[in-house]
Amino acid sequence: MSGHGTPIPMTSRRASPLKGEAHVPGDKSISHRSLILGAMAVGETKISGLLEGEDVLDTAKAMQAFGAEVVNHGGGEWSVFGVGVGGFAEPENVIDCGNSGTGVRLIMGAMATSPITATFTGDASLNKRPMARVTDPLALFGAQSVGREGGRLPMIIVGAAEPVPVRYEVPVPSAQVKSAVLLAGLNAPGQTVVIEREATRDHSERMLAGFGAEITVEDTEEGRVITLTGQPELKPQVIAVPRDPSSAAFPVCAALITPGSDVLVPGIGLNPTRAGLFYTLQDMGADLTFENPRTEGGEPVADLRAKYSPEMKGIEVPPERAASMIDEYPVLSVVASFATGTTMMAGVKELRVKESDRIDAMAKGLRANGVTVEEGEDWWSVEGCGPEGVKGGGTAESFLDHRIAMSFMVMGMGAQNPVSVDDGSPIATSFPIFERLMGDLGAHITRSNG
Ligand SMILES: O=C(O)C1=C[C@@H](OP(=O)(O)O)[C@@H](O)[C@H](O)C1
Ligand SMILES: C=C(OP(=O)(O)O)C(=O)O
Repeated sequence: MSGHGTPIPMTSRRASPLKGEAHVPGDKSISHRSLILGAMAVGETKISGLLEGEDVLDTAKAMQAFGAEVVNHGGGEWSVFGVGVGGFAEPENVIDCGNSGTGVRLIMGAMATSPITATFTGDASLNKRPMARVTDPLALFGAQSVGREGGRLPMIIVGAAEPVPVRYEVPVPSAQVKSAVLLAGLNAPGQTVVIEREATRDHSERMLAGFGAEITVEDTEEGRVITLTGQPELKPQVIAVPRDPSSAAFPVCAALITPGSDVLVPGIGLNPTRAGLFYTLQDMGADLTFENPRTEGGEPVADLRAKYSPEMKGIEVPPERAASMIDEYPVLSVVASFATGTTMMAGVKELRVKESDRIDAMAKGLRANGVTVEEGEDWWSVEGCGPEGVKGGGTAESFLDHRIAMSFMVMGMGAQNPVSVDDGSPIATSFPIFERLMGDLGAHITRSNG
């Protein structure tokens, strides 16, 4: 759980050329889902390459609180002994999901159609985030919820004793909402249908099929229509978690803005619902290539090679690409500062309800480091300073948001002057080896301010 400890100020100074291989940890979205679906299967699910970041560890603890046995064998190898769909026990204590929106929203969905009650809380960041987007559809199944004003945590969910299946069109582009409804649908008799207008990450659909659920996905005029048949017996799986494209974004972007760099980031999951950043960087003129493309565990995977790219140009990022790179806008805005011309990022209202208001947090930090940013409710733009033109020298607030902290550490690697963040502790939620991994490539990150 971040945000409960002492803040860790961090500073990143102009890096030596970044060279070598960056083995980033397992995918966060797939790690959460492996634990939750493992807990809902009957028998032992074996997971390798699990992300051992705080967000996922909180989900592992939660699954134990709901009655599954979760065993850490060491070295990223885990087992989950599941209790079956509908088999969750009532937790004896409050479920603390720390900093994790994915954790809390998916777990609420997974328990909402069982006759048990659970209380959820999180850190200061998570307790500000909107939960009605999940509790509204869960109410249609028959679950009840009471939370703080505005649908905020802490919150009690009383699961439906006699759940009914639902048909639900997701009103915001959110894989967490879609997944919460699908997980709730698992224990409702009959067919639950979820419709999404804009495609979001589809790990839940792929993994539900892998665990043996009856699930179909159709592209129609209404959007993507996902139909799940409730009350299956989920079969335990052997899961190799691919490496996280959202974590790969940091060494990749760092290499693009640091003179002389050439970095290989092997084995990155390139599910098309996740890979938008890499196509955007290529559109900007980045020297970024996909080597050795292959399929691993049902997901497309490749090795990413990123080299220093002083020729990058600002672009208009296609708004329809937003969902496939939603967590990558903070670090994209850093790269945009090193490009020539303006980068426009529109259709990104969801950035305002992440671990922080990411438009506001990045705009403040970029301005403190000499970059011009304009913003509106659902868009922002960054004025590029050119490859050698970013001043740096400022301190950014990270607002309990790992992606904000890591983005400014990347900025310091290419800027004229060091860049600091007030608190790098949230980095441990998703990328606990970030400092060591970047240091091994040639970055100079220190735990001090200025
Ligand atoms: O389903 C998931 O694993 C996630 C979905 C996205 O959130 P939203 O569903 O709020 O868009 C993303 O930002 C988050 O990091 C992980
Ligand atoms: C938005 C994120 O995570 P979550 O919603 O799970 O807190 C993220 O990791 O960038």
